[in-house]
Amino acid sequence: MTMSSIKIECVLRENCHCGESPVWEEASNSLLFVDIPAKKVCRWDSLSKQVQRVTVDAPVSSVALRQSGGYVATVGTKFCALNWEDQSAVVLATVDKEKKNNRFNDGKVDPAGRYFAGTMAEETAPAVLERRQGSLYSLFPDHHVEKYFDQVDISNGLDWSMDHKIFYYIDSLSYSVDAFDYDLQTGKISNRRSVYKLEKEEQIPDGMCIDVEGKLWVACYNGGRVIRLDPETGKRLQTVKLPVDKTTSCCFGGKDYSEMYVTCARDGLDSKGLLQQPEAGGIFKITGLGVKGIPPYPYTG
Ligand SMILES: O=C(O)[C@H](O)[C@@H](O)[C@H](O)[C@H](O)CO
Ligand SMILES: [Zn+2]
Repeated sequence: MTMSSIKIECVLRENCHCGESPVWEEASNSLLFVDIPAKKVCRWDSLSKQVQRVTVDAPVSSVALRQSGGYVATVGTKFCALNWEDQSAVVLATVDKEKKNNRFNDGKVDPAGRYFAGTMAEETAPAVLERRQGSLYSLFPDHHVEKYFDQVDISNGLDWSMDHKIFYYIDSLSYSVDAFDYDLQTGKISNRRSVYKLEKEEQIPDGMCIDVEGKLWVACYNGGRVIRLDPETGKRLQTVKLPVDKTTSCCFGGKDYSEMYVTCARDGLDSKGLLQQPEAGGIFKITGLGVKGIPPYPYTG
C-alpha cells in the first residue's frame, strides 16, 4: 500500500498576467514558461531559484526545446526560433495572415519533432473573444506549416499517447478533451472524438500533459485544480486543488519527471481575488503524486 502525501508549493511568485506553457529542461534543471500578455519567456533555475526573462515583440503563448540549441516559441502569429544568449527571435513561419486580431495560443512538440500550436482571436477579457477564429497548425522540421482544421475558439492543451498513436487536444470553449488517431510518420490526424466532458465545477479546460501510465492531466482555468483523466474509460481518476483559481497548464519535471509544475494567471481576478490568492500568477510545484511524466520532445528543425 502506498500513502498519498501530496504537497503543493508556490516555488516562484512571478505575478504572471497569464503564465502558460511550462516545459522542463533537464539539461539546465530549469522550468521554462511564458507570460503571454507580458510578452515574456522565462527560465527558472530550480537549483539557484533564479529567473531569467527574455522579452519579445508580441504576446508569446508557448515555448519548446529545440534540438539544435535554444528554443522555439509562438509569438503573435509567428513560429520563431529563440536564441537565449543574445535574446533574439528569428521568424520561421507566419500563420493567419488575414486575421489581424488572431494570435497563437498553446503549443507543444510531437514525438517526431514537429511543433504543434493553435490560434485564437485575441481576448477582450478571459474567455471573451470572437468565436471560431482559430486553427490548429504544425511547423515541420523543414519549416513548412500544415493546417489541420479551423473553427477553433481557444486552441489549448495538447499531447500524444505513450505509443504515439493518439493525439489529445483541447478547444477550451468546447469543455471537452478530444482525441484523434495520430500518424507519427506523416503527422496526420483523423477520427476526432471526445474522451472527457468537463463537469460544471471543473470550469474551462486549458493546458494538458500525459503521464507514463497514459493518463491525462488537465489544468482547469477558473477551477483552481488539475484533474487526472483516463482517456480510455472517460473517467476522472483524481482531482488536485491549488490555492489559485486560474490554473492554466501543467507539465512534469524535476528528478525523473516525478514532480508536476503548474502555471496560472493573475489577469481576470478582481481586487478581492488578488487579496485571497496572493500567489496568483506564480509557479506551483506538486510532489507526491506517485506517477511520473515524460521528457518534452525537442523541435528537430
Ligand atoms: O491560457 C490560455 O490558454 C489563454 O491564452 C487564456 O487566455 C485562457 O486560457 C482563457 O482565458 C481561458 O480559457
Ligand atoms: Zn492555455
